[in-house]
Amino acid sequence: MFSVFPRRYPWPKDQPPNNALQGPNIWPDSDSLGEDWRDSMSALFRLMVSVNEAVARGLSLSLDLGLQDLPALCQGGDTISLLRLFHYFPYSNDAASNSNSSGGGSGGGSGTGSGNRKDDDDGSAKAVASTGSGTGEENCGNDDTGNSGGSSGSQEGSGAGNIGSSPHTDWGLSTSILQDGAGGLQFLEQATQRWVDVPCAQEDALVFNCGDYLSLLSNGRLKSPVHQVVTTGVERTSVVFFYYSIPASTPSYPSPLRATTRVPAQEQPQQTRQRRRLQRQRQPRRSQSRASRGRRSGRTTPCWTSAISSGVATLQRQQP
Ligand SMILES: O=C(O)CCC(=O)C(=O)O
Ligand SMILES: [Fe+2]
Repeated sequence: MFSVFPRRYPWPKDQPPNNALQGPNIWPDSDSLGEDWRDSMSALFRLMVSVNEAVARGLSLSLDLGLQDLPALCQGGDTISLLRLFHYFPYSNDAASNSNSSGGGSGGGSGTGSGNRKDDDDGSAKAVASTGSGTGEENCGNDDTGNSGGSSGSQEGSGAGNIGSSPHTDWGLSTSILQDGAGGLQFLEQATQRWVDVPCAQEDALVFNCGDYLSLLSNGRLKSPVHQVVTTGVERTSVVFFYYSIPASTPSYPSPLRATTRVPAQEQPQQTRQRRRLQRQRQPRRSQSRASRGRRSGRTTPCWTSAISSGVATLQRQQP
C-alpha cells in the first residue's frame, strides 16, 4: 500500500504553527499531477471537514446533548486533520511467503501486524506482507481472500488473505473513507468476532467511522471499531480523511460529556430517584436542556454506535 501524501490544512506560510501537527503542506511535483490537482484536493479537504462537522452535530444530538456540545470539542480540528490517498498494490500469497513481516498500523490509527501498504510518513507501517485472513460475509472483490482459509474471519484466525492495513482502530474523532470497487475494507463485528466486508459497489458512498477520541468523549457509547484492509489480485485505491481535534481543545479524561453515560433508573438508589422526580416536577420541562432532561430522568438514552448490519458499516441507533 502506498500513501501518496497527507493533505493538511492550508496553513499560512508566515504564521508559526502552534503544534507539531500544523504547518504548510508539502505538495508533490505539480507537473506530474496536473494543474488542477491541488485545487481538487483542497476542495475535497474542505468538503470532508464540513461532512465530519455535520456528523459531529448529529452525533451530539443523538447523545442527547446540545447541537454544538460535541463540535465545540473539535474546534480547530481542521488545522491538523489529514486527507490521505492510498494505493494498495495487487498482492498475492506467493509474495507473502517471500517477505518479512513487520509492524503495521496506519496513518490515523493504532494497530498491530503488517500490511502491504507502504506508509511514507507518520512513522507507521512498513511495506510487506503477512498471512492474514479476512473473510467476510460478502465477497467484495476479495477473490483470493474471501473464505478461502476456512477460518471465517475471526480476528484470531485472520490468516487466509492479504493484509493491506493491519487490524487497528483510528485514534481521531472520526474517519471518512471513499473506496473504489476493489473492496477490501472490513470491520470486526463485535458480537461474532467475524470480519465483515464493507460493501464497495457504490463508489460514491462515504463510510463513516468513529475514532478512539469519539469513543472516549462519549464514554464508550460510540464504539471505535477494529477494522482492516485486505488486498486482492487487483489494485485498490481509497481516499481517507482523518478528522482530529486540536490538542489545545482536547479535554482531560473523563470526558466533559460524561453526562452521556447514564445509569439506568433501576440501578439507582430509590431515594435518588425520588429526589430527581421531585426536581423534575418543580422545574418546567421547557427550561431544561436536552442533556439535563436525560440526566434528570435517569433513563438510558438512545445512542449511535458504529455497527455492522448485513455487512454494511453504518451508524445504528441503539435503544436503551
Ligand atoms: O484504505 C482504507 O480503506 C482504510 C484505511 C484505514 O483504515 C486507515 O488508514 O486507517
Ligand atoms: Fe483506519
